[in-house]
Amino acid sequence: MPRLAIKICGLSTAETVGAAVRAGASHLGFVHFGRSPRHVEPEQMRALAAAVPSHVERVAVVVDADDAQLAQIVQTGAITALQLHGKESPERSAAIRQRFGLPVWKAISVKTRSDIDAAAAYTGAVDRLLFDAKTPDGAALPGGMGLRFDWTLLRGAALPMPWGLSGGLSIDTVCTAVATTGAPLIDVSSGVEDAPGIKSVDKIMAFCKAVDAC
Ligand SMILES: O=C(O)c1ccccc1NCC(=O)[C@H](O)[C@H](O)COP(=O)(O)O
Repeated sequence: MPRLAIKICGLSTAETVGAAVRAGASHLGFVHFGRSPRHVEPEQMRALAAAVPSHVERVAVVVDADDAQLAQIVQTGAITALQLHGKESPERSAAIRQRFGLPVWKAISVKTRSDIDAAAAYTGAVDRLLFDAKTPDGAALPGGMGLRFDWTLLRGAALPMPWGLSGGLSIDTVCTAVATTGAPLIDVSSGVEDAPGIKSVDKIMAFCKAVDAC
């Protein structure tokens, strides 16, 4: 069976970027959102990504970013995809993809089955859907809060494009999540941290090892 794709999200140090690469992550995520404890500036991301082998994808995570912010990020030359984690419409997502010429992922906040069904509106507008738990109204962040949704909601869903699963995954839960959903890509942040924004080398290693053993 092919290895699952693993995205370690919210990296901000050279040490943990190196650990994710050594552990076999296929994707690294860099969050550009001032309110996040994982926020990195474009230049910081560029420096972190410089040592990453080219076969490992670098994904910039943004929240309702305007074109000026996106240009700053894309102009670093450091990333291979943009992950839209706000309320970007299909039209705005398609415009970003067209303007910046990079694959675009759309995070879909899930609480009910209708959230998953509504993702079909992004067909043709983006390249990948990332199903994540809906954070509570008024929450500080739209992602990266270690919350999970009911994975059985994805059972039998006809998904129109490549996709991934995120939200509250951890070393202990990831295999159940994969078995329940059949996710081809998994994304983790809080589950490999010691505290919000503080990634753990040991947990990154253990998470990737656990995925290989699923
Ligand atoms: O991680 C953040 O701080 C963040 C802030 C704003 C928007 C998105 C953010 N994270 C996006 C991710 O891709 C996370 O990996 C995903 O939400 C899962 O997080 P977790 O439940 O903590 O594993």
